[in-house]
Amino acid sequence: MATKGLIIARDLVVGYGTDPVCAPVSVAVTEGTALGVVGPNGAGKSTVLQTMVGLLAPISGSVQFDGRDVDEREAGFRRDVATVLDDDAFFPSLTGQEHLLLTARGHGVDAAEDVVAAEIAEFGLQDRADALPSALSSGQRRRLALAAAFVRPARLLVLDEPERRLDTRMRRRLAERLREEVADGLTVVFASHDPEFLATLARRVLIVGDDACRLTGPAEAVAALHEG
Ligand SMILES: Nc1ncnc2c1ncn2[C@@H]1O[C@H](COP(=O)(O)OP(=O)(O)OP(=O)(O)O)[C@@H](O)[C@H]1O
Repeated sequence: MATKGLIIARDLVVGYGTDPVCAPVSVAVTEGTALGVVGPNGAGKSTVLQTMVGLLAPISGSVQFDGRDVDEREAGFRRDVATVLDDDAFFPSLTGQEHLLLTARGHGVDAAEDVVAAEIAEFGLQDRADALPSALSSGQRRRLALAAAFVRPARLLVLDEPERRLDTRMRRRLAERLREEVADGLTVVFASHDPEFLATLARRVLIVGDDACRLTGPAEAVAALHEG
């Protein structure tokens, strides 16, 4: 059983109502490491991530962040944990740039304008920074959602299929960027269907299944993804 880590799930049963969507999860994610989460469509990856960040209540078991039960309404938890689970979670009347500035300033970032400008460039949004989210392509919205996670400080970043709708170049860049952030101490938990993303970033991988959720190394998980 997992005992040490920034975020720890213990015998965590996740699902909707009283119906579990997968086998129980026990995992501890050490600070400054990345955990990949894999499994076929509908296996329960998103449900596990949402439960780990307190958006869904566990059916049973527990999740602790930094030694305390997860409560996403707590200011400290919201300050320390950034998520990119759903890229439609934008203020509809704010431009991309305004959304990023609000996020950065809300988190007390110094020189917010410079930080936002750097992430707009990093995510290739210079030409569309003044557009409303509804006027962006789905890939641009995805980039904006990811940029929002980087304009603010965080100890834990939770990403649901970060590679989704990104072109190959941006996908590789993002995986490398995340790897650098992890080397600098960030903890990352991410679900993915992309073997390259997984191999670049994950030190350990949780394979989500009906009969068991088990931990493995990235090589075995990548082989499993290639087998489909
Ligand atoms: N709001 C909900 N209410 C009831 N069941 C749901 C709800 N959301 C998802 N499910 C079901 O829970 C199961 C797990 O879904 P989940 O989205 O966690 O899978 P996933 O592993 O992330 O899949 P994918 O790879 O397709 O994104 C699926 O059978 C799905 O249909």
